[in-house]
Amino acid sequence: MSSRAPVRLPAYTPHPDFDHESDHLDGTVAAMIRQIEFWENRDNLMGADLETSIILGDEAGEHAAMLSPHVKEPYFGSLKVRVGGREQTLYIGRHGFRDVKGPYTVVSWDSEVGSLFYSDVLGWTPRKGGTGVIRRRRQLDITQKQLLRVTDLYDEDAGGDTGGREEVLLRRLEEGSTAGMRDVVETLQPEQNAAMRAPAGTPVIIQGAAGSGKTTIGFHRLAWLTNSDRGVHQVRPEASMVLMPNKVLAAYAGRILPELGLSGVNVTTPETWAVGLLGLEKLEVTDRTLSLLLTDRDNTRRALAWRRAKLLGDARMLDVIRTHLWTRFNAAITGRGLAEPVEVPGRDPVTLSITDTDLHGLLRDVFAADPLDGYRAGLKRAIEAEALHRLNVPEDAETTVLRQLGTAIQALLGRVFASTTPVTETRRLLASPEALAVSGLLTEREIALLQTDPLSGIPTSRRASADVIEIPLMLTMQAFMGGIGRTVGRTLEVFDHVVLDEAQDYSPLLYALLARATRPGHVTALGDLNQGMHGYKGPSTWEAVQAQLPGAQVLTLNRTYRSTRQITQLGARIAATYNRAAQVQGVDRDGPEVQRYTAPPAEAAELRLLAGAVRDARAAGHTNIAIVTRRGVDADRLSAALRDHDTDAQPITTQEHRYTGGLVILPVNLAKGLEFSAAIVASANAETYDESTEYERRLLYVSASRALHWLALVSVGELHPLIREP
Ligand SMILES: Nc1ncnc2c1ncn2[C@@H]1O[C@H](COP(=O)(O)OP(=O)(O)OP(=O)(O)O)[C@@H](O)[C@H]1O
Repeated sequence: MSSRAPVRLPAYTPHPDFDHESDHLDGTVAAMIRQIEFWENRDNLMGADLETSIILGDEAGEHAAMLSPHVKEPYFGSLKVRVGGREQTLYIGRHGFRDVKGPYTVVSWDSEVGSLFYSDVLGWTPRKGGTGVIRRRRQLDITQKQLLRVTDLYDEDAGGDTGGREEVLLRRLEEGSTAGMRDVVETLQPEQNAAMRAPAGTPVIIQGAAGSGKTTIGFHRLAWLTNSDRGVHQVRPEASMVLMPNKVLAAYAGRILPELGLSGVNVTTPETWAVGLLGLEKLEVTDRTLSLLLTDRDNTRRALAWRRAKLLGDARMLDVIRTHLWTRFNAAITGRGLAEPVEVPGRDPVTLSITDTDLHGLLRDVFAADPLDGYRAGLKRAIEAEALHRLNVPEDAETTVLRQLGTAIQALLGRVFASTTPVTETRRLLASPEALAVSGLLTEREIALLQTDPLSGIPTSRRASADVIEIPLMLTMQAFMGGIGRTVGRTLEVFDHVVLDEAQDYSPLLYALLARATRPGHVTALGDLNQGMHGYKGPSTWEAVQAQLPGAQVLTLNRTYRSTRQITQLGARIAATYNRAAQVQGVDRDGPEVQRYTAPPAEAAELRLLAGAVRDARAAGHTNIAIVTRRGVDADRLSAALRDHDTDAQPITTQEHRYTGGLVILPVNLAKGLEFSAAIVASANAETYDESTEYERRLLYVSASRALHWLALVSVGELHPLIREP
């Protein structure tokens, strides 16, 4: 935490330029309406012929639809700049608008020039050459076409930095939470702006403390990448994917997309994406390593489970699997060939013969080319090309000939790839020391480690299941055999861009796969190595990720924005027990003291405390309130019991539930990433969050860091030692 005194918001006195700015706003609104009316009037859009007129009309309709939502708040800031001796004021908004007939142009926030509004630089080189100087940055609060406030962030004439940026930020952070993640286009901070605009086409790892805006910035970067100014690196939203740790958070975060003008982005979870790719939507994904780490007291077994899980996610497994498949497919080819009668139109029938030696050669070429859609599709194409070449088939007869060969080729491929599904093949490989040794990449000790089963004491699911630590291997099998990427009709393409949230929970192997499934340089990873809950799945350092994303930059966000000083300080006390990183700096925002509710054990004691805390949170003016429990079953039980105490808290206990605001009760694993105006930590004691287990302290931290403004800690008996009154 910073030691600065909290910023007190000064009483607002209208800015001397208020009237002038108000007139400019009226002018801009009028110009936009004029332009929209022009676009909507088809008579204005006569092309040389009917077709051109229709196209022009459609395009104009689209422009009008895109601009219309912005008329109410055409811009939020301005820049006074001097370029080559000429002074000019540029207005910055969410959507660019060119006023062809007057001075009311608006520059889009995600353009090159828009960046100058957010950064602290005072000079730049305009595209047309020369030098540009920033004379003033100004924030303009506008609602419903009305100017509310003018705040200068920087003013050369007034001596430079005015402190206005912090003032505007604090005002924004004072607002209540909403049912979805919000955009921060109007108050993006300089370090966030720099991270968001890291050169397009460069993979970026954004490391930031809890509440530093990582997730928010990841979505803004995606929006920024969709701007046509990004040239060859422009991203199509519908060709992009965002992976979030659970579906509740995915739905919550996805609400930011329309605000950022993005539609069609696939926001999903790694499990959903993986089982979809494997074609096994019904597969249950378990995490037995986590169960073992939480329940088993045998340190040797815990260490073994940890090391084994880490090894399964090691990037070397990519080549271990590739070599295994190479051996396996070559063995399957031996003794098989193709001998098929073919009639090329206009010629005598012949027999096409492709021997197993030929097939070995073709397979070698396929492995060398390493096609995105996998070796099966690659080998099919290679056999077809070879057949056409050998028979010297003219282009117009290719389809006829390939149709004749279709069944035989399919049968051959069936035999070569038979009984190799990603799930069975992964398990077959892991069970075979010989197969694991073929690549020469794993040491004997590592192979022996893979033969152990430290999880044998943990029950397996009765349904068909796969464990999270096996999933990257299964996806690798899938990637090599059937391909990996974005399905477009019947073909596979690479994603334009992939954003990963909670990036510290993805194994290096998964990064290697995502890099394969995405355009080079188009992965944005957002995470915090200090918040890792699942170290056995994730990378130990960001270097391990950089090794899989060539050229990746690690950018660090140092400030946290979410909570008041009182809440951030409490969180810091918990995190200090496991987090050796330098202390992060919070925005110094003052709020009420953290509330503590305790009572001696008695029937319904906790329910009474919780109901009282909810009443107090409401009395303090909050409507979006969460009660956070340790487990899903606690949330279900308390939700039902609280009804007898006039407290109706909606449970969010499965991934299918959605957060729509109001009072909710949810377990900590589903609360991660969400935030609420007020939060109440239930059973905030050492019986519930074991003090000696780091994982439990991390969970307590997550529970205690969900509130923006008001936090209550509730316990029957004593509170957890880490959060008691200091
Ligand atoms: N520049 C900003 N202006 C206003 N609010 C901001 C800004 N940056 C971040 N915030 C707010 O801070 C909060 C935290 O942001 P976000 O959830 O993106 O952080 P995070 O780093 O992903 O957190 P966590 O690691 O806990 O998931 C949100 O309420 C967000 O709106």
